[in-house]
Amino acid sequence: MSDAILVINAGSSSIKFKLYALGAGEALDTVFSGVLDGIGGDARLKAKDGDGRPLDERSLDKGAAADSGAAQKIVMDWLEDRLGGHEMIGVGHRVVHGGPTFTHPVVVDGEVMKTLESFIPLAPLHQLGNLDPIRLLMKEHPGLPQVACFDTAFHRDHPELSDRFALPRALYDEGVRRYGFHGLSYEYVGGALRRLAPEIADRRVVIAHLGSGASLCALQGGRSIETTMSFTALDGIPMGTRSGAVDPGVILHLIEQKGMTAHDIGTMLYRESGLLGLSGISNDVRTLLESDDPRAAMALDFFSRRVAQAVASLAVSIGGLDALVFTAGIGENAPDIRRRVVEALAFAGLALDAEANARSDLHVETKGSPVAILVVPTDEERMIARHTRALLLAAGEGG
Ligand SMILES: Nc1ncnc2c1ncn2[C@@H]1O[C@H](COP(=O)(O)OP(=O)(O)O)[C@@H](O)[C@H]1O
Ligand SMILES: CC(=O)OP(=O)(O)O
Ligand SMILES: [Mg+2]
Repeated sequence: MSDAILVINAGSSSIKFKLYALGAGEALDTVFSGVLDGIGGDARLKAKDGDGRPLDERSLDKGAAADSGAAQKIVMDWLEDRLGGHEMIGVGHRVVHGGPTFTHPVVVDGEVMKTLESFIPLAPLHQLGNLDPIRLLMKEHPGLPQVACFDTAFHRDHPELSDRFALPRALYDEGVRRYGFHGLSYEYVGGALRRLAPEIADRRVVIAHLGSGASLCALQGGRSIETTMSFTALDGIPMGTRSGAVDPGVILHLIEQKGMTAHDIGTMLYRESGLLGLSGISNDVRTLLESDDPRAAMALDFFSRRVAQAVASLAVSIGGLDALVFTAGIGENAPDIRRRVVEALAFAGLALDAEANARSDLHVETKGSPVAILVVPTDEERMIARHTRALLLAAGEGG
């Protein structure tokens, strides 16, 4: 029986899962991976083995995955049938918000769980869904160690300049800070650069994580210096359905002049804004790229300009730029968005090789570009598995 780690990345509309067998040394071999998406709507479950061969693919009956609780049950039942033959050493979870408390992954117990629950209002789209599977597994497999890996942890040693808002000092002490997110992705991609492009890994790098949630991070020496998301995963650039930064005066206006409630405004900012709000068509970049509606083109131009502005602004925090790295669903798969972003940065000499960009090569810059431009696929699940193994093995050795 091989030792194995299960990783769960549970979000608002999908649950991703992956089983890794612990190989020799640092090796983590994927046994299978899967996703249940479309929770609350037309839900589908898809799974493949470690070589990418399909294991299962089905649409779920209408209403079978009506909410995340029902979806988790389906995933857990699917997993129970397939975990035999593996000695589970633990389960690693992505937990979006670790607040000011958690600067590293942690083994979850009742106390930790209580603290993590107190962060639910700070990540309404994510945290509840992240914690539910932990609670379920605690009940059904009480002896199985579970490790929470945080999106915020990678940013926790930010210098004060990157960690504060220009608000009264007391709020900072109460926890109103620029936490930052997508840290597991930045940590993975930063680590991958050491292998793929060691000459730039420690230099001045901006990583653009452009997925359904999107943010950018400035790194130096492989460490996070500043990032566009802050207290919540709403700040920074616009996303699929999230607004990104807006003038706080707009929020006051909506409350004072239009009588909107906090709940209504939250729904608007998290679920009805971003590419969906701008275009009135879709939150999905694929749909917008295919559309000939001028509102779709406008939404993509807006998005690309904000990404380029964020690159320029983050370059200030690290004193220049040696490499720009694209990652996540849009960053890895949408050459046309990369083109628009880089064209907006042409003033600084950045230039793409059109063919390399169309192929999504590792290096997509022209020979003369003073800044390297790369496409590096992210892997949050593998990062979680690495942390989980390191923490559980250290705990085992420590007694
Ligand atoms: N081939 C593609 N072309 C353009 N955009 C794509 C492509 N594939 C995925 N995307 C975009 O990536 C987004 C999802 O990114 P992803 O990193 O998978 O998000 P998450 O893991 O947070 O759900 C989709 O909403 C879609 O807009
Ligand atoms: C923090 C965040 O925005 O995550 P995601 O991109 O998975 O929505
Ligand atoms: Mg994501």
